[in-house]
Amino acid sequence: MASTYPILPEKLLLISLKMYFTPDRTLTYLRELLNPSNDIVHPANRDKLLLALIPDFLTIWPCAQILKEYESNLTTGSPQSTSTPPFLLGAQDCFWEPQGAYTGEVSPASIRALGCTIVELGHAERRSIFNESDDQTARKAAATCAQHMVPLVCIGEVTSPGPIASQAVGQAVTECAVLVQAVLAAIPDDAPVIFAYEPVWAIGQPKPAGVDHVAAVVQGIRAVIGVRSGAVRVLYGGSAGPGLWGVGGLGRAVDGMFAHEIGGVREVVREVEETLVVA
Ligand SMILES: O=C(CO)COP(=O)(O)O
Repeated sequence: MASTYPILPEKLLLISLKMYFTPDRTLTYLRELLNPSNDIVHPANRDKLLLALIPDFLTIWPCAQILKEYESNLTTGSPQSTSTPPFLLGAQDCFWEPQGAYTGEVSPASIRALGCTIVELGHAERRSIFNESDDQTARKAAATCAQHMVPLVCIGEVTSPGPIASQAVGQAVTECAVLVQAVLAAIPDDAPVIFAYEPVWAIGQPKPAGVDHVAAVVQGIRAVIGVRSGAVRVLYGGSAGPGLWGVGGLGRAVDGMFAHEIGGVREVVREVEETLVVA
C-alpha cells in the first residue's frame, strides 16, 4: 500500500510559540509570517524548504483557517504542480490514545483533523516539569504516526559539556540515543520522523551550542538512527537564530532549525535559501 505520510522537504524551519502568546498575538504573528511583503514564505521553494508554526492547542484551529485561505489564494493565483503544502502546522504535544476518558489530554486524531502534520513530543520542558518519560514520548510518537502525522521528537543531553570536547560529544550521543531508540522501536519503519537535537543546557540561553559540538553530536545521532525506509530529518534547537546557518555554520550538519521573531525568521530563511541547491 502506498504511504500516506506527509513528504518532508529537504530543510525545515520550525517556530514553536511555546506558551508565549495570547491567541490574538499568535494569529497576528502567523499573518505576518505569510504576508508577501515580509518576504518570508516562498511557496515556489516548498519542496526544498518549509516553515512550520507550532502554536498552542487553542490556536491550532484559527491558524489552520488562515493557512487554508492563504493556500487557496495561492492556487487561484498560480497553479502549483506539487501537492506539498506551502506552510506546515504543528502541535506542541498529544496524548498516546486517539480517544477516551483522558481528562485534559489532547487527541492526536483531533490534532490531525484540525490540519496539523507535525506533533512535537518529549520537549525538555515537558520532561523536566511534567516528568514525561522516554516510554511515554515513544507511545505518543507511535500515536502520531498512526494518524499519518510526523513526530518531531526532542532529544538532547542534560549534562553541559565538560572541558574535553570528545567526551562531551560521547556523553551527549549516549544521552540522546535512549529516546532515539525508544521512538524508532515504537514507530513503523516507513514513517517519517524528525529529531530536534536540543541540548537542554542551550535552551533559552544567550547563545546556542557551539557548531562543532552540534555537528559531532548530530553525526553520532544519525549513526544511532542508522538505515530505515522512512525519511529522517535532524534539526537543531536551543537559542538558534540568524548567523548560525551559513558558511562555517550548522547548514552542513543539520536539516533545519528553530527560529523566533519575524525579522529573525526572515534572516534565517535567507541563510538557508542561500545554501539550497537549485535544481
Ligand atoms: O525549546 C526550543 C525549541 O523547542 C528552543 O527554545 P529557545 O530558542 O528559546 O532556546
